Order: sequence, then C-alpha cells, then structure tokens
Amino acid sequence: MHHQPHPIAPDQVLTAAQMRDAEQRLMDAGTDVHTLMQRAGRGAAEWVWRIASGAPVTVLCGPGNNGGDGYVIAETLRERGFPVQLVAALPPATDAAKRAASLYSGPVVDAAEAKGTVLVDCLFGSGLNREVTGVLRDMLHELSARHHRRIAIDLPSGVATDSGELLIDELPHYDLCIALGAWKPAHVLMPAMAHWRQARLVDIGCDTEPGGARLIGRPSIAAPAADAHKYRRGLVAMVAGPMAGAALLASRSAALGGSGYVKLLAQEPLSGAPADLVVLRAPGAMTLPQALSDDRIAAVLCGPGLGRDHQARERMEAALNCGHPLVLDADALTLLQLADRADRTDRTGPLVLTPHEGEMAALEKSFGLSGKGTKPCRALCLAQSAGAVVIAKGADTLVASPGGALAYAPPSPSWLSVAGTGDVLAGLTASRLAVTGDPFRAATEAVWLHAEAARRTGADFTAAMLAESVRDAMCAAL
Ligand SMILES: NC(=O)C1=CN([C@@H]2O[C@H](COP(=O)(O)OP(=O)(O)OC[C@H]3O[C@@H](n4cnc5c(N)ncnc54)[C@H](OP(=O)(O)O)[C@@H]3O)[C@@H](O)[C@H]2O)[C@@H](O)CC1
Ligand SMILES: Nc1ncnc2c1ncn2[C@@H]1O[C@H](COP(=O)(O)OP(=O)(O)O)[C@@H](O)[C@H]1O
Ligand SMILES: [K+]
Repeated sequence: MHHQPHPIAPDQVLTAAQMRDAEQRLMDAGTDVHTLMQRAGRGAAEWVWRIASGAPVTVLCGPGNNGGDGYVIAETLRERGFPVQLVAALPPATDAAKRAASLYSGPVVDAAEAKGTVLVDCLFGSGLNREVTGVLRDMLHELSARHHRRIAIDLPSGVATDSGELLIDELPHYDLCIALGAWKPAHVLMPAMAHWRQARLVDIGCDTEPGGARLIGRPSIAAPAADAHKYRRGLVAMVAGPMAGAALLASRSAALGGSGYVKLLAQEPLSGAPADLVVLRAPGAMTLPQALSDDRIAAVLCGPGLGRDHQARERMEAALNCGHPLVLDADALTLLQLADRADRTDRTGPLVLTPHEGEMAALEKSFGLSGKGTKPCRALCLAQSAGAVVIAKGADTLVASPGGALAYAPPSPSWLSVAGTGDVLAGLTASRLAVTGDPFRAATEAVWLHAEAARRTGADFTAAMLAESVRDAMCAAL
C-alpha cells in the first residue's frame, strides 16, 4: 500500500465534535474507518506491548469504536505471541467494531474469570455520553483492582471528553493514558488529568483541524536586537499597593522575563527593594496618572498587592486609563467591573486578565456571565465579554483570546500551589507583553516559562525562589 506523507499536528487539542470532523476529513480523503481503527489500535498496542513486557494482558471492550480499538490491540498482541484475553462488556455495536471483533482470534472470557497483570481499558472513549453505572461500573472497578497496571485507551472510561468531568464514582488511576489521533480537552483538564501518571499520543494521520485548540509548547525567545537599549526592550510599570511583597515578586519575574526595564510605582515608602529595581513613589513628586503617562512604557501590571479599598480602585482606574498594554491580576480582578472595560474599548490597548478559579467567578459575576459550562468555554466567554486575553489559572491552566483562540498548558508541577506564584506569573506576563506587544503570545509564553521555572526549581520552593528560576527558564527557551 502506498502511504502519502501527511502533516502531523501533535500539539492540537480537539473536542469530541472536532475529532469527529477531523476523522470525517480523513474519510473524505479516502481513508476508511477500519483503516483508522487499525492505525489507532496498532499504535496503542505498541505502548501496551512495552509496558506489559510479556506479562498477561486483559483488554476490556465496550460496544463502540473504543471497544473496536480494543479488539485491534488484543489481536496485535496475540499475533506477537503475547498472553492476552479479552472481556466483551457489551457486544460490538458499530460496523468498524464488529469488523475488528471478527478479526480477533484470541480468547474471550467472562469478567469474573479475567486475571492478568495489565488491564487495557477500552470500555468507552470519546463517545461516553452519560454516567457509567451498575454492572459496567462494577466491572471496571473489579478488573482495575485485579490488575497491577492499567492503561486507558483514548480516555479512561468515565471521563467527559470536553469538560474533564468524571462520569463515574471512583474512577480508577491509570499508569498510562493513550490519546488517539489528537489530545482531547479532558487530557489537560481537571479532575480527569489527575487520574494517570503519563499520557502519550498515537497519530492516526489527522491534519490540523480548523478552530482546534493547541497545547502550549516551548516558546522561541530571541535575544535582544543588536541595537537594543533598555527602553526598546520593553519598559514594565508595576503599579504597587500597600502589600509590597507581591509587587516585588512580580517585578523580579518581570525583570528576568526579558524586559529591559522595570519601574515599580510604589504607593508607600518601600524598604528592602533590590538594587537593580527602580522604585518611584507615585503619588510623590508625580501623581500615578502622570507617572503612567510616560510614552516609553510598554506594559503596565496592576493587581499584585494592590488591596481593595478606595485607593486601590483609584490606582486601578489610573492603570485602565493610561492606554498602555495592561495586565490585571489578583485584587484588580475583583475590583474590575463591566463598565470599566465597556466604556474604554476604544481607548485601551491589549488587556490580559489572570484569574484563578475564585477570581474567575467574581469576574463572571461582574460581567453578567452565567459561569456555566466547561472551563475552556467559560474562559472564552469571559475573554470575549471583557475584550481581553484570559489566563484561567489552576492545575489546568489555559489561555483564551477574545477572537476564540485557545491554548492549554501541559501538566505543570503541583509545587506551584504555594502563595505568591501567581504574582510571579503576572510579572512574567507583563514582561512578555512589553517585549512582544501581543497579548495572546505573551500569555502563552508566560505560562510555559512559569511552569519551566517550577520544573527547574525542583521540589518545595517559595515564590521568591521560583522568580529567580525565571532566568533558567528563559535560557531554556532561547
Ligand atoms: N471514529 C473513528 O474514525 C475512530 C474512532 N476511534 C475510537 O473511537 C472512540 C469513539 O468511538 P464511539 O464514538 O463509537 O464511542 P465509544 O466511546 O466507543 O462509546 C460509544 C458507545 O457507548 C455507549 N455509551 C456511551 N456512554 C455510555 C454509558 N455511560 N453507559 C453505557 N453505554 C454508554 C453508546 O451507546 P448509546 O449512547 O448509543 O446507548 C455507544 O454504543 C474514540 O474514543 C476512539 O477510541 C479510533 O478507533 C480512531 C478512529
Ligand atoms: N496543583 C497545581 N498544579 C499546577 N499549577 C498550580 C497548581 N495550583 C496552582 N498552580 C499555579 O500556581 C499559580 C497560583 O496563582 P494564584 O492562585 O494567583 O496564587 P497567589 O495569589 O498566591 O500567587 C497559578 O499560576 C496556578 O496555575
Ligand atoms: K477507554
């Protein structure tokens, strides 16, 4: 058979509907479902083969095409002389699954008899459309408990593809999750993504799907131009409030994130600022609006350590009014109201909002949004309403643009769950915004650098240690 080379899109993240469209496109171009299932199943079998290393494998098959993949995996292992047995939880119901089942010539056993070392879960994949209950749930639990290692094909059976929600009581934990064709949102969303140790992608020939989201990868950061000077490299103005620590953390990561100059606009006298940070009292010799009127400012950051009183509101007003590209974080997000943005759409430049879950809920309330739906849908909705790029933080951080672009962070170290790491991310975002002028690019670069800084800091760090590692993360992206 002659194979056309095809462009692989290993970083795309497709919803169940987008995945169906991508498969349809392949079929329109002449590849039938059977061939796709063979590619998926045989590709997945390679991983199963490596993990099992000769130990007995049990494949649990459901009625749909996920079950069909299971028959292909089982037959591939059998052909290679591996001990394999198959449990058909329900008979195959699709044409492709029936055909795959007819080509399997190994043993089929009752769930009660099935014993082995590795369980391959092909009960349900992206076609799961309701809670897994009763006999099927019990079967998955019992077989999972009876096998030392577990591998999920496409997704664990009990995960909603587009939201990452669990549709089963007590979803088992897996050693490996093998995504087929493309990553799905559930591979990068909580709580689903906490249920496996590693995930791998098997390519089945899908091209880049229009409108698909992507996984954030290592950015390519250029060294400053040969004729660079500190202002052209990006001047970040940090609007500080009464809690100086947060502003200092953000300033530090802004300084190490590539900008040429960071100016901290302090509300109160500041002690303990590092020698390489320029601190200006505003109001002091200048009011804050005067300090922010400097044309050389390339990005303003407001929020870390700002507070929520009337002074905080005035300072945020000044930041919103100054017209420079702006990053709003922390307290500024709880102060921001619909009117703040709606009145100014023609006056403000790029805007980035960096909410964690609580701030996201507060923003949705202020913008009159329902807060219902999947995390990516909520972030896209907020981005559109606020006319801002939104970094929706958490263990499953994602970035949404007002134009509908979506990018997911790959899993990042859970050591980030310590106070002050959000300030470091905000500083990095402002820094990348000052350098690139592009809010979506700045947000995705900052998210990657933040996680890379965490990886390079190791275990059990403080936010100040993380901020110092931004330098190593930058070096890794040069
Ligand atoms: N299409 C392709 O080209 C390729 C697809 N590929 C593979 O196909 C997978 C998607 O296949 P799929 O769409 O057939 O769905 P799948 O996940 O097997 O389940 C659907 C079945 O389950 C049933 N059902 C659902 N929920 C249930 C519940 N809670 N409790 C009980 N029953 C429930 C549902 O029944 P119904 O809703 O009709 O009652 C239906 O019968 C995908 O993940 C990938 O592995 C690859 O081979 C590459 C090529
Ligand atoms: N379990 C986790 N795994 C990975 N990243 C996490 C986890 N918990 C939090 N983070 C990241 O740590 C940062 C915390 O920010 P935030 O909630 O604003 O905290 P703070 O206000 O204390 O700085 C965010 O970038 C978030 O994505
Ligand atoms: K599965």
